[in-house]
Amino acid sequence: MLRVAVPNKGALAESAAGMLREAGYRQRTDPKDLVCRDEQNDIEFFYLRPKDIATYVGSGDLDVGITGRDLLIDSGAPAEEVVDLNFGRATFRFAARPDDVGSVQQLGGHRIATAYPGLVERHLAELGVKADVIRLDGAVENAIRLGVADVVADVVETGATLRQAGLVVFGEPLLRSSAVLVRRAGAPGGAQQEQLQRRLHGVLVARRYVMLAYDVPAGLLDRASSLTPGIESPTVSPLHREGWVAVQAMVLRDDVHRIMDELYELGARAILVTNIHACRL
Ligand SMILES: Nc1ncnc2c1ncn2[C@@H]1O[C@H](COP(=O)(O)OP(=O)(O)OP(=O)(O)O)[C@@H](O)[C@H]1O
Ligand SMILES: O=P(O)(O)OC[C@H]1O[C@H](OP(=O)(O)OP(=O)(O)O)[C@H](O)[C@@H]1O
Ligand SMILES: [Mg+2]
Repeated sequence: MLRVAVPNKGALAESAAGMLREAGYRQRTDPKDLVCRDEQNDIEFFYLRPKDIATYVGSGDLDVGITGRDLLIDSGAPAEEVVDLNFGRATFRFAARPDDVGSVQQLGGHRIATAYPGLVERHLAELGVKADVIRLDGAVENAIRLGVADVVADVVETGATLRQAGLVVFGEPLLRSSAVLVRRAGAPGGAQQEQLQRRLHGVLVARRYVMLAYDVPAGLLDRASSLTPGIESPTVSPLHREGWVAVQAMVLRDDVHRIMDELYELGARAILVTNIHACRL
């Protein structure tokens, strides 16, 4: 039975469970449950603090887990990223008062408050900067107001928390993070793990692509196909109406309206878009 770690609460929990559900797995219905067995798929989910997930996976006690890239790096656990799950996107940044530290070159000798000391210390070592890292559990933006630190290093999603605290980011992001599937570094995958990865890829593709169908005069097929090449090649079927064909192809959701406009201008008609619920490519 494959043993999978899933965030039990926080920024990643709901999306992680939603993605697993979309991939056809049973998920807990009570948010207090800490384990959920899916006998049919021979898989067991353990709900854990996202900060601890890389530790459980790195030690080999659990096979794979969903956590944040920033949390994985912060943990220092021997675990590696296998799939970018494309949710929980955030940057990890330094911030300070606008009239204080304004570049990473000025960080030396300052106090940096963070809930991700492993990540920050590793980054400072790479920069060759010596600073004092102060480990806090959360609400780190307050550390400056309270005189505990001069700089914070934290997750920034919308930037609203920093703005409210009167802080501004400086320097390049230490990291661009998103939710990732992790496994023990170098561990062989195995058939069950590959199946999980294939299913998650299926969800990612189903979210990113839509199915486009349209009718077009046969003489315009080559030009229409170049607008909708699909993954391998578009499906073309004869229409009862002579001289016309029906075409089907997957297109990127973000491009679909531009492509529909261009197809219409070319002469295609009955252009329909449908969602893809699941797929294996
Ligand atoms: N707005 C956000 N706030 C915090 N973490 C976020 C946000 N958006 C994405 N993330 C990602 O979620 C992960 C942190 O999740 P976690 O559950 O530990 O934080 P949290 O939601 O702040 O929970 P808690 O405050 O209870 O510790 C990190 O990988 C982080 O990059
Ligand atoms: O850029 P934003 O959209 O404002 O989001 C980022 C903020 O959200 C998180 O804090 P959270 O509310 O989880 O509190 P915490 O600091 O106690 O974890 C994170 O630690 C940042 O402070
Ligand atoms: Mg938090």
